[in-house]
Amino acid sequence: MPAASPLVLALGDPAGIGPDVALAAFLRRRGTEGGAEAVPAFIVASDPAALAARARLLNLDIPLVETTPEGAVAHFANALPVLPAGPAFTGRAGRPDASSAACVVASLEAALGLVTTGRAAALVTNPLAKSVMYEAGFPFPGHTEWLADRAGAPGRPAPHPVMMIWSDQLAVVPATIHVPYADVPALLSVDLLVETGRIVARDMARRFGIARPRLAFCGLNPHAGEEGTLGGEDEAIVRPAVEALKREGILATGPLPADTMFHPEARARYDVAVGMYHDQVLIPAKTLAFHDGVNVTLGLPFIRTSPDHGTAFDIAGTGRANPSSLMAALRLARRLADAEAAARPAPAPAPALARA
Ligand SMILES: NC(=O)C1=CN([C@@H]2O[C@H](COP(=O)(O)OP(=O)(O)OC[C@H]3O[C@@H](n4cnc5c(N)ncnc54)[C@H](O)[C@@H]3O)[C@@H](O)[C@H]2O)C=CC1
Ligand SMILES: NCC(=O)COP(=O)(O)O
Repeated sequence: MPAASPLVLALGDPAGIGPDVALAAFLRRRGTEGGAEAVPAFIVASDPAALAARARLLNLDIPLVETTPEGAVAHFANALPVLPAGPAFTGRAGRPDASSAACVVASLEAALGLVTTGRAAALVTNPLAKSVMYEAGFPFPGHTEWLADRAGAPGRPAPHPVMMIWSDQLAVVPATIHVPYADVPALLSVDLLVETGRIVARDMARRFGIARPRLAFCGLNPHAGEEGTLGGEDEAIVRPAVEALKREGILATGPLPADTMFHPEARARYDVAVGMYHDQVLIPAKTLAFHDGVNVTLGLPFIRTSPDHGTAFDIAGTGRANPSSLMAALRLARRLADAEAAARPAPAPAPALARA
């Protein structure tokens, strides 16, 4: 892939803050006098009229250019590149509506097509509203599971996707993702935790350059089960999974009491905290770094990042949406894509022409 391939941004729910933060990130692409980093070149897969309408609503004078990914990098200095995708958005900013789902899916399909064919260096997705998608019949819990399903090769099982919320302060992985809390104990198994740990260890080494990442596994129960007296899952599931990972040479510890794992001294002892359920680890991650946190999907054959916030319908179209998390997602996607390109073996030299 040429170094100049842009990132592709799927717009997310066009009634949410996806358009706001995409426009704001573009405006900040050159960085600020305060020294904030510039934003790497990206192309937005979207109904162009939806973006133009949001720019008008926000009183932003931003030129948009309909182009291909091959033309995007050259345009990015002067105009926001847009890859036209999907039906016209007929809804309104801040009004969740099932009709947005078709726009979301069309944008995602177009963006995924670019990244799987190497025309974009990495995929960045703006948030969708899960309830809106479910109402429209979307059969996946979220992007993470949709992307894994679409990444499967014909006749082969889909890859196991692992959600990681990453920031400079803390990286966390929930072993179970978008499932009701009541279902969590039955979903936990040694196999699930071992598979999750292997993917995290492999992708932290391969993509993030941490050769031997330290994984800290949270217990499920208070005090990690207090020697089995406050619930049996920690000794029956988490501990054997940690021991199995250690036998494979992975630096795993746990089960650790989750309530004492996130203070600064505890965080210094690991690279990734693996939680048993979504809120156990997303609460500390978003509390520490809501505006700089990035959602990264591990386990996929391509790079996907996303801001860590949701659609924020309450502030869509008001100018109050902070683009920092999207900017962090774009910067991380670029960093991971560049690292992958640098690690790729150089093409073999062309054979010398035989002399006549
Ligand atoms: N990657 C994705 O597609 C994600 C989607 N969601 C979806 O988003 C919808 C809304 O979820 P909520 O739990 O309300 O979380 P949310 O992140 O959308 O909003 C929570 C609060 O934070 C504020 N906020 C969020 N992002 C902000 C930003 N960039 N700048 C300033 N303030 C911001 C909102 O105004 C709101 O008060 C749900 O339907 C959920 O499914 C949530 C998280 C990730
Ligand atoms: N809470 C994180 C979240 O909802 C992101 O989900 P996904 O759409 O990236 O799978």
